Amino acid sequence: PQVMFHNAASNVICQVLFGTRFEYDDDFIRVTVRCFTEISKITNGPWAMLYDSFSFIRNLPLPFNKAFRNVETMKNLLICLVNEHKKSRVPGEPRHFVDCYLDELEKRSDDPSFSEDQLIMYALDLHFAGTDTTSNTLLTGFLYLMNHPHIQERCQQEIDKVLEGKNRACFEDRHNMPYMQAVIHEVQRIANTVPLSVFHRTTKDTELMGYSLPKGTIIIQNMSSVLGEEGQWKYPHEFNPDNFLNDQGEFVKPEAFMPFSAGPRMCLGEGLARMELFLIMVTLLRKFKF
Ligand code: HEM
Repeated sequence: PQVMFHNAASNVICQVLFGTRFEYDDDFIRVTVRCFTEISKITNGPWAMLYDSFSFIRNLPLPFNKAFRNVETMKNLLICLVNEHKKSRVPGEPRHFVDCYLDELEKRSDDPSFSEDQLIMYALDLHFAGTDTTSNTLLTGFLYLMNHPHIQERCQQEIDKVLEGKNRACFEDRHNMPYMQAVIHEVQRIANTVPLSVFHRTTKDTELMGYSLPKGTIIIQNMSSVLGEEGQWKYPHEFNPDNFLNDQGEFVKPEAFMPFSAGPRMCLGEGLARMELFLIMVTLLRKFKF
């Protein structure tokens, strides 16, 4: 199901960026998903670490070059798509992210941080950030539910009760589904989809809990630690939705739940991702037993 989940997550972002979804055999989505999966594997693997650490190997024909080639392929696809959208665009009447950006670009012709090259990079960045993360979380979620059939059944009972007589689930339904909410959060805790978050760097000399961090220090957040920290979780080392339920069976979110990181640069797509996880998981569990 990896490709299926990637297709679904990718299409949601396409709707935001371009106001379009693509059939799953469309070249755009097939190439996109392939490129993103490969880029992700390379950037999270040892080759990226070597690339970052030893600048003298950067020009050698080593596997990390494939990631750069894939970025070029994606950029070319996006340039074609943006040019296509320009033909039907009505200035001042934006239909999606690309139109909004082009409107803004016209207003800020003297601002060098706005350009069509930036637009392509934003589209690429948002598309990439929103595809692999959500998809891999779903994949992990269903893997755990298949291995914990009693938890899967309890989700299905709650879904059937809350959605009785309704055609489809909506995001508001989550307020009546404490168990499902707990399961989705537990899936995110266990999946730990972005284990080292995104690297940061101090922009000035900084003092943190008695440690001094000079300007320019690379900061790597250890999400695996916080999401599995003993003392923060009732069951830190097992898949157990009780981590998010109180004695009354109500949903509670411990402070240590931060798969989207924290602070001003925390995940921009948190709201969208949470909506996707809920709607996709509930809809599939309502129809199928895994
Ligand atoms: C389960 C799904 C997701 C997880 C676990 C996740 C996690 C994260 C994490 C840990 C960061 C790093 C935050 C930091 O630098 O401190 C991040 C950044 C980001 N995410 Fe997500 N993300 C998810 C889905 C999405 C989606 C659907 C989008 C689509 C819009 C998205 C867009 C972004 C962007 C643009 C950033 C960079 C924000 C910035 O640097 O200001 N993410 N995400």
